[in-house]
Amino acid sequence: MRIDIVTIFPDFFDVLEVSLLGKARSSGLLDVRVHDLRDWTHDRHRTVDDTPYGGGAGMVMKPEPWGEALDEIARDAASRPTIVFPSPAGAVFTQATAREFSGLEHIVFGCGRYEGIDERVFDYAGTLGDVRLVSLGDYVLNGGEVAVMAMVEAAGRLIPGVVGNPDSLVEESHEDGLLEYPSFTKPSVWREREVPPVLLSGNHGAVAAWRREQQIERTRARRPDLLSDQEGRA
Ligand SMILES: Nc1ccc2ncsc2c1
Repeated sequence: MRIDIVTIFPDFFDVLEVSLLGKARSSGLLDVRVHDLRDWTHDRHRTVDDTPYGGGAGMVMKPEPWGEALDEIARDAASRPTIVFPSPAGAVFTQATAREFSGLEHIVFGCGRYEGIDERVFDYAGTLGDVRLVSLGDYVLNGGEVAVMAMVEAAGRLIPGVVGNPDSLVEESHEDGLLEYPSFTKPSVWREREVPPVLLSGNHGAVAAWRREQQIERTRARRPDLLSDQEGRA
């Protein structure tokens, strides 16, 4: 998978050089290219924003640098990319979205700042790729960079070969529509707290049943909305 990230804070993504995603990049599983939007400005101050038409507080990102950046990236692409803009006004990113993204050939992430990007950029981007406005949840950040980092990690770790043991991806929260069961390791007693005896029983059937019940109990308590989704599928 190729990932292009367009941002006015390219250094923000230096962290993608380390840990699992760093290894995936050096092994060629992941090709991540970070671009400074200001490289597509032509004035002395490398201006990327201006005041909003219609008035209002804050600044809006100018369309021209975005148009030139997306043109250059799309021109260099081997296939029609998916172009993702994090936005509080977007569709919610879920584990299903992460799995969908992990199967794509090429994703271009556009990180907005200020009050957002001139709306015409999303329309123009549609001539170059499949555009998706995506939200991490019902809260607002100062820009798209944190959201892109989360999405790159969530999707990148699902690419075959990135995580050492693919079995560890199966029993995770949200993979089966429920929250994951609790995990324990040695010692069997820690500060007077015991590991649930069923986990020490060696009875794999009983362990599986207990874990499933824990998933349902936790989901009912913390995310009843997920349970109704499950019932809706029943
Ligand atoms: N451009 C921008 C600004 C705020 C924000 N919050 C969540 S995603 C996002 C994207």
